[in-house]
Amino acid sequence: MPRLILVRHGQSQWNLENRFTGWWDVDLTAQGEAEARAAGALLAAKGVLPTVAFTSLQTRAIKTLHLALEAAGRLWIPETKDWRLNERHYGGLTGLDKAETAAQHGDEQVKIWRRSFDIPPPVLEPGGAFDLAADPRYAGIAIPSTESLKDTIARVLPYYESAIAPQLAAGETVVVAAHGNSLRALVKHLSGISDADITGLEIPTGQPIVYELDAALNATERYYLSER
Ligand SMILES: O=C(O)[C@H](O)COP(=O)(O)O
Repeated sequence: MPRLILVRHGQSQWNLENRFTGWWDVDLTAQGEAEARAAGALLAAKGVLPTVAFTSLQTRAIKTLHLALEAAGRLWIPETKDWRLNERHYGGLTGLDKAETAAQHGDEQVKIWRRSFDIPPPVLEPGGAFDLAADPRYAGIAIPSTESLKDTIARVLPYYESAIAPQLAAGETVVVAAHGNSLRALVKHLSGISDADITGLEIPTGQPIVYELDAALNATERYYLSER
């Protein structure tokens, strides 16, 4: 039966610095690299070996995938990168310190920006330090100016259905290395979690989550591989 492995990237430099990141392309820390290697070693140890891989256009997810696949002896499998698996765009909060923003706007407001289902953060004004319009990886893509989780789901799920689900239906063991909120979108869909309850689901860095799926790609089980 098909298996889907979800891995959030290892600790990034801005996870460490507690800054809103979104689409900004920060690298892994040494700890993040170690988490990615450990995720791959766990896949190998448990014999859960991916045959097809998907990731975002962001360095922290791509490197996590590569370090994990290397540790699992699977660097050779086919891999697809797509912007639809990017982190939720953090709009005008990009680059700000999460604690300083909470001190300025209040914990409640920051919680709404971070975890509400459909209220997006303020937009990123064009032309600033975090404007990605000139980034060649996004040529031809309508880069969002901000995204709620609902907006993120609206681009992750069609991509899952059109690109990832067919691989699963063909019997592949698929690994998706992505981000807290793009993975939250997939977990919400696969586990049938409500709009209200998804806000309470946190996805840790570098911990493979395995979905066992039936032939119709309905989830029969979801578990952290470290707990098996
Ligand atoms: O984009 C970010 O800052 C993080 O990757 C996820 O942030 P969050 O926990 O605030 O959703």
